[in-house]
Amino acid sequence: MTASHGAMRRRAGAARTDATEVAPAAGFGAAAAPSVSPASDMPFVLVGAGETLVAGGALSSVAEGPEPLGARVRQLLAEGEGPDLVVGALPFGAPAPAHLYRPAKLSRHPGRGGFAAAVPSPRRAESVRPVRWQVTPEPTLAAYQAAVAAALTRMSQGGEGLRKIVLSRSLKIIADRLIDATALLRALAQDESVTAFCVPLPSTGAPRALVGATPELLVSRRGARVTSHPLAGSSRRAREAGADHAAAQALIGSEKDRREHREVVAAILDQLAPHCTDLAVPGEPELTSTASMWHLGTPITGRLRDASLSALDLALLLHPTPAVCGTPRGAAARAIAELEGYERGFYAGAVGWCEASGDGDWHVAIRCAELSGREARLYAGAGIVAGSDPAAEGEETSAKFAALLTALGIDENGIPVAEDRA
Ligand SMILES: C=C(O[C@H]1C=CC=C(C(=O)O)[C@@H]1O)C(=O)O
Repeated sequence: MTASHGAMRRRAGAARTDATEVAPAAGFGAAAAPSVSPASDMPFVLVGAGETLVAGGALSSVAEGPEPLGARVRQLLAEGEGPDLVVGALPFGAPAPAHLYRPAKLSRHPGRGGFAAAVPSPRRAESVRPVRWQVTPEPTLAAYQAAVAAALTRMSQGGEGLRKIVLSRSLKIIADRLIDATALLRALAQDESVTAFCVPLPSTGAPRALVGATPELLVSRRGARVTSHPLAGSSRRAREAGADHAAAQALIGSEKDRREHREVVAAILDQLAPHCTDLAVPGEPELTSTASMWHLGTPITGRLRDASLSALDLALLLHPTPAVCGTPRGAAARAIAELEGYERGFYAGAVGWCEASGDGDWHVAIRCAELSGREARLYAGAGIVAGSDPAAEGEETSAKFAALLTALGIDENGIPVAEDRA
């Protein structure tokens, strides 16, 4: 690689200067795995139903520039050496730049079974696990509920035609020891209904990584076949079977949740229709579940008219869907910026990969945390439509935090939870 490769630039902060110098990430195939894997040592990992993808090191990042992101990625993949794909994350929205790079090493393993081989257990993890945790809601639950009420007022006033606004809140977590990114990823990957992910993030300070377990597929492309599996409409699962069944039935029968869900399906169909033939979508949403949540989901399939549209092009077309933003998109994004009062960064963006062939997978970056040393920032959001109740939406975000908190071994107050609950 030379300076003449206009589309390439070294990954920010990467001390490595050439592909041959990129060592296997510590804790991932290295002979002596450390007891704790800080965010800095993590490769890009996706553990999904179809396969486990592990991409270590970074050869070159997609350059910033005036050309569309898809074109810059194509240029990067046409030049130089290395695996024929980019991996990384798309932010929720501007002004944050996308974080896409060509890894130095790639291994793919069928199903989730490859996870153990690709990502060995850190040794002595138990002995170094944090014991004290401080959890601070930012904003407070009360402030979040007030923001939901304000969103409802905006929608009822009919301004900008707003029909849906997805509002999130965050938890700031500080542990007394380094938070082990490998252990967190491993715990999250145990839920077979989600795609667990770890994306090392660029940083000018302490190393950072986005770690999560998303149930939502933004878009996947294999040849001409396109699939998407939007989710919207949620309910906390119950431990007792009868109550769990009742929660699911209440969700599928909820007019408010079906309306919230329809906004997402309609937006995705609108975006895909000009680019696809054979678009197929069930008339009714389906119940889908993770270990902790029920959701309404709709599988959508189609065939690409134009084979030059890559999985990344499709992700950029669809993102942000009303599952994380709202409708109309522009007005909802403005309302979110005003009512949430913080930058989402990569939360509610997308994580995934795209090959030079155009095939790839992009997952909605929800149920995730940004890790950095002893700190984590968790995010959870809920779709607000007419008829939403601020207290219920606050409880829904608590339910959505449960996946990450349980994997960390704590509750929303930072109290360690018993092993059988963790
Ligand atoms: C925005 C989130 O969830 C989205 C995905 C599924 C269901 C959702 C809901 O019911 O509100 C959200 O649209 C999140 O988990 O932070």
